Amino acid sequence: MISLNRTTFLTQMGVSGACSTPSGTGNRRPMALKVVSMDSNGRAGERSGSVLVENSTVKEIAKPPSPVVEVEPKSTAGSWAQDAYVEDSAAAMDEQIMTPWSVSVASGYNLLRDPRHNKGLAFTEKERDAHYLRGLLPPTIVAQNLQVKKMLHNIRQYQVPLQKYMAMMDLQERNEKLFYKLLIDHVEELLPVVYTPTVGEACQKYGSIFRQPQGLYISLREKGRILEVLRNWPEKNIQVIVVTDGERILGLGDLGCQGMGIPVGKLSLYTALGGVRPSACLPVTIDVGTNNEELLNDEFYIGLRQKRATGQEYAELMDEFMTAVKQCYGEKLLIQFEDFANHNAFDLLAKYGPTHLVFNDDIQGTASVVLAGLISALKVVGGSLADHRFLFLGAGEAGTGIAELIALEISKQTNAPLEETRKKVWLVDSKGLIVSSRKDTLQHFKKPWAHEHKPIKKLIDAVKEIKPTVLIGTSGVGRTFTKEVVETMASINEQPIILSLSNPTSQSECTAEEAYKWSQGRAIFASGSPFDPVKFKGKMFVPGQANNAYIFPGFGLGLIMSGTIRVHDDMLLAASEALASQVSQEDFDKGLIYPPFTNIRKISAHIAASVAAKAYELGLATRLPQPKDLVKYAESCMYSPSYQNYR
Ligand SMILES: NC(=O)C1=CN([C@@H]2O[C@H](COP(=O)(O)OP(=O)(O)OC[C@H]3O[C@@H](n4cnc5c(N)ncnc54)[C@H](OP(=O)(O)O)[C@@H]3O)[C@@H](O)[C@H]2O)C=CC1
Ligand SMILES: CC(=O)C(=O)O
Ligand SMILES: [Mg+2]
Repeated sequence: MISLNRTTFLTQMGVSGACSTPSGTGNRRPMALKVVSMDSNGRAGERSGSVLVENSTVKEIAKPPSPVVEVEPKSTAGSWAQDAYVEDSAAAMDEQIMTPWSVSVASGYNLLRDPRHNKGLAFTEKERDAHYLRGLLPPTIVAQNLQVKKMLHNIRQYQVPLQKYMAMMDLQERNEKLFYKLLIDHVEELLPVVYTPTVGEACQKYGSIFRQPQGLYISLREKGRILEVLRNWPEKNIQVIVVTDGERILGLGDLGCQGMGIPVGKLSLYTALGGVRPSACLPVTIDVGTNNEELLNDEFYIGLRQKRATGQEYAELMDEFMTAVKQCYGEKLLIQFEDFANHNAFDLLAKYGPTHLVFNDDIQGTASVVLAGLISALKVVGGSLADHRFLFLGAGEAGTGIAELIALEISKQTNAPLEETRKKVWLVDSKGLIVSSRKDTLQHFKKPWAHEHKPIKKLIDAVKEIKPTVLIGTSGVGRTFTKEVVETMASINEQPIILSLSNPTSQSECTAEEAYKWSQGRAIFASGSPFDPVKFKGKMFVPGQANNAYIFPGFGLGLIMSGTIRVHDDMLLAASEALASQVSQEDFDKGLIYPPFTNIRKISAHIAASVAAKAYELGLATRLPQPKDLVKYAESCMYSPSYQNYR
């Protein structure tokens, strides 16, 4: 059995990075690296990755390498996903002892400073001896659950949400498993801390609170060198990238480089909610400048101090990035676009959809989550989707993305052409109702929604005219669903469906309290950012959270675990159905149209399974053979935040 220092091993192998490059490779050639680690019984587990080897002959370092845990069913193609998950998967946890690999075997002071392997006071006596920790820790040994209890207690002491956010980020940088255990075990309480609404404020103040880089910053200065920059990231087996250029951060506008909080937050949800390993997640911010004068004049601003690059300069940087990440991490890398302004978002999705595994969360993830909410709301109000009329305030990424998926679903259900089913959906933008007389001046993504109608300027007039059964806010502008708007909705419908999707809370089109009060408790309401339950006329109403966080973690897991190479609209529909199927009668009784986040990992496993099943059906999955039970397989793939024992 071998016990080797990984640094030495890599040096001997001549490995300088994980990316293959078209230029300057000399005698290098891409090859598969097997890093072998042993479990307590001396069995070897292996991880695969694509690395560069210069002038070297590859030696097998252990054979035969039998996997630590067998994940059923065994696959040949696409087995990298299985390998990558195996070490942290729940199934691997029982009684398994592993070596805490870092660049070298982490020990002593460095082990305590390594967030991936640090356990703080949870190190056992044996581990303290074996890993040179004696004296570096006080004598007490604390179980992980007690550590969770203590951290939660500490976080609850903070009154200011941003302080809670910073405490969570500190924990993530100190003890990754504890961070995820805490987040998973208390997801309802902590989601608003690491995600919307607090992440919005964190982005606004990111320069002031910046402590440690949590992702990759790729600015115009790195143009021509993006592949090199990617090599600086310590992890090599990346499976999902969330990337933003910071131009439309939630409903807060252009926050430039400080938008990094969004990819960081979204990826912590990939792990906590979807079970994707943290080391497989890479947050990226593309910095092409900002048009936010306040930030440009802020001495703590962390980005390039220039106006946004546009046109060819922007396109070339994005293209270099997209080419480099695929070259580095392969065809099955999932790239999630997040919070791009709509003048880039639609084009990027259209441009890279055919060549990359790309997904725009604001357009597609939001569409899928809202369709799920509507499917379950129909169980309360009755009728089919085709029986309803939909009116949106906001005709950007979220609005038109949702509109299109609703029209697609109606088209599938009724066999009516999409051009016809789109007529059930109306949108209002900052200039008023989108109608045919405006067609020549509309952005391309609005044109399909320019129906025949006289021009209408105000939302309230559009509500009175269109008489929608469903009103959806995707404007990014707070308090635009006025008392008159909600009352009119309630006068038209026995149970109006009102979704205020804009984030963060300050931008919500109306509050939960306003929706229930102004509709006399008849509205079916959900919002993008969470609201507390509301007591109205002696009855308790629990508002749901219509947020793409329900979809993207499970959706991404489904793509990754099946080795899917392209996203298809039918996968979004499958995800919506899967999410809607998880709403129980108990949830409906509380007025909810989404299941609680407490069960999110189970929900994500169902979404992942449905997405993967659709991918297999469409011939887009490469992990063969298809696992028999996809839900079980999804669960077995999920990262576990429980500590492992160290030899
Ligand atoms: N809950 C969730 O899961 C999600 C929520 N969102 C939220 O949705 C909001 C919008 O996001 P997104 O669609 O990407 O943004 P976009 O910028 O793409 O679209 C915003 C739309 O709102 C319109 N608008 C702006 N001001 C007004 C106004 N006063 N009256 C009427 N319409 C107005 C804009 O009009 P015009 O085109 O004329 O400029 C535009 O059509 C954000 O707050 C975001 O946080 C987004 C994704 C997911
Ligand atoms: C939730 C989300 O993706 C947004 O508000 O942009
Ligand atoms: Mg977003």
